[in-house]
Amino acid sequence: MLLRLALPRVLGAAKRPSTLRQTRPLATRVPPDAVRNLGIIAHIDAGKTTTTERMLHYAGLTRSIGDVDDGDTVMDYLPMERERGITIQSAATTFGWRSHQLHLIDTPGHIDFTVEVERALRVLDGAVVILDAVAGVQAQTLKVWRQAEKNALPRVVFVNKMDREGADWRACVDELSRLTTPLVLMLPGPSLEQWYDVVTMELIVFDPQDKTGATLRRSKVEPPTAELSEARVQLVEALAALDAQIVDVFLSAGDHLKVPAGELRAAIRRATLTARACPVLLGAAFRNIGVQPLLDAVVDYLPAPGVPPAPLDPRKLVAFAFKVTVDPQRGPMVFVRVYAGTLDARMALVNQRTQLRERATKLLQMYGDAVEEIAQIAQGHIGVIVGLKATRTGDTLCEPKVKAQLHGIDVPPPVFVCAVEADAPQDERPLAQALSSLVLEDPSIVVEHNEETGQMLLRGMGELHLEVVQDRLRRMKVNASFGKVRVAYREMAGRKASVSHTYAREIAGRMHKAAMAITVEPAQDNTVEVELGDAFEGAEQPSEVHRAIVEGIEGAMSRGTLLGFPVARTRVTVTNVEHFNELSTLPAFRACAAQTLHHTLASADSVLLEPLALTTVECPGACVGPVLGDLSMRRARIVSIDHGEEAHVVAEVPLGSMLGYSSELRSLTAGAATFSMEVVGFGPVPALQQKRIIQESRGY
Ligand SMILES: Nc1nc2c(ncn2[C@@H]2O[C@H](COP(=O)(O)OP(=O)(O)OP(=O)(O)O)[C@@H](O)[C@H]2O)c(=O)[nH]1
Repeated sequence: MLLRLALPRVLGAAKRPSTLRQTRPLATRVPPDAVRNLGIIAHIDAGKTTTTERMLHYAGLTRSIGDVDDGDTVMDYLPMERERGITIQSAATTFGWRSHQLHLIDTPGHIDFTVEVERALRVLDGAVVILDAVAGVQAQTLKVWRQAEKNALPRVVFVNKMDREGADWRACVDELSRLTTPLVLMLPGPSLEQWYDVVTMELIVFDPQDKTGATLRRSKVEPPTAELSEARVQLVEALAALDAQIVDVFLSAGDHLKVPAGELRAAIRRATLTARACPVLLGAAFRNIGVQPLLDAVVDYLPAPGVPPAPLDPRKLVAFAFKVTVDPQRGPMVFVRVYAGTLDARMALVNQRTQLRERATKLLQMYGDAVEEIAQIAQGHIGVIVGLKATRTGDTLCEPKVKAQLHGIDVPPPVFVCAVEADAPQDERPLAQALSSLVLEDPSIVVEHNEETGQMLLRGMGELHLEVVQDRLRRMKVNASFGKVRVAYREMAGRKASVSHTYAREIAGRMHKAAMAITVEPAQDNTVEVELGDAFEGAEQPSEVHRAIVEGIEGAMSRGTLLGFPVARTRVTVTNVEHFNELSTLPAFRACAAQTLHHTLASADSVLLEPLALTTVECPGACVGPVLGDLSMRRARIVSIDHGEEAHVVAEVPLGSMLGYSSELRSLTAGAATFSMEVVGFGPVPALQQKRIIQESRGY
């Protein structure tokens, strides 16, 4: 039910999370092959948080089971997350299962938080993909699946919500077979509490008397049912197509049913590690069914961290900061994965982006929102550093004298914007401080100060993203007001235009002068070309002059002349640069380039470009008519329509016309539809529309 997201779920005050029973589940120093760094990824509302809460409970971390519907979960611990029942920030937690140490990252399913998912995927070795047994593989599942694939992450699939009417695990497996080789390891039994284990050929019974589902019993199925035998045959056959060793085992066993469970597990593990096959488990987390077999599968089939990637020296510390949260008491808490060496408390670290030396004051292990201080974070593990002041998400940290740059995080350009203003002069400083800690935490937020209007602009990935930022600022007790959330357009030269301009200005008793001509024209991408000409032959600093002009142009291109949005798809050529001997300083060239470009763009009939979102709507077949009618009013270009009982509509729609879409779609389909959006590019705004946007924005 994606639509629920647009409207805050009204609950009472957020409760405390379920109490922690076991604060020291395992020492940090378990052998590396007993560590699993895993994420849970899925379409929104598939049940990630519900499943995670059960995992923590069965692992002994919580006394009672948290419930997203009651707002008392451990993993969703921001007040807004508890209120809305959605996961916003990836929360990392550590727990033990069968003598293994699991570092688990819960990732948000909403499209606005794709960067959060991306940053989590980078530090994981494997993932659990949760499907809703009724909805199957959904649009956002596909997106996160592809993200996982890009990172070659081995995956285990959990088909959740098997208790719902219309649950169809076979349809889920069919859909999965378009993406991978599904290895079905469980089958439904005679009742919701009874399941068949295809690997051990056992019946698993979740004791109906135990309301937490913690008690389960296993018994051999003798003789196996026809369905179980068939599933066993299919499992062995699927593995045989991928793994030569299991063929040998099968040939000596002589029968699919006689292949020993241990050999099967080893083959499933080998196949899963290649990321070409996925074990599939079934359950209903909300009913406390199926979570322990899922945890077993994590331990049995997902990879251990492995050796440090080349060319890292395994003895020298290299760590990657995949998340920063600013805690009011502790200050910035930097979540790291250690790729090589061992991180000790009080170790000096050099941030490879800033080259600044920082010192860790404490190391912590997180259990939901509870913490334990630890002395070390060993290679392959995930933990938290306290004491770093200037480390951002995506930074690499090394011990002094070691140089290494781990993969950064690609942040797509923010496409939504809103103005933010301190309520009174004394609120300006707290606002600036709060914004700078939010930027440390979330690299997909951009804060911009417009010197001409004095306005501060917040740019983000989506409506919900900016609402979350606003909500967090309010909770940080910052007194500020926010403008309407708008789409962040781009501006492009509408036609070829040239302007010559002379800059001359006296500053502190000294004259600065330069002159040049600039031509702009529409293009596929932004390019800047500077021809310095004969006047600069033999001059002392042609490369510095060149750089100053490019800097001036790049600065001016960040603010177009129509509404101040960044300039895109425009070719800029600088010619006839004039030199006035000692008057032509580098600042004069920089300022002249910026002013000339500004005048040129102003005479080039600039046009607005709007972000285009590829939008996928899934709805009951009967709702397709109204959904299409509404999309066409939003200037959508329909890409495909997949009719059926459950219809699938893909359309390219201007993002600006999708503001508030979730509540509209909800009323059109009585809450039966879900949708996802992804910005795929920019396209010109029709002339009439442009006039209206400019009028609304400028007020004239
Ligand atoms: N019937 C049924 N409902 C479930 C099951 N698991 C979860 N739910 C419900 O589905 C809804 C979404 O569950 P969450 O655990 O919040 O889903 P999520 O994937 O974490 O959602 P986001 O964090 O917002 O992406 C809640 O109302 C749950 O109670 C299940 O096994 N069966």
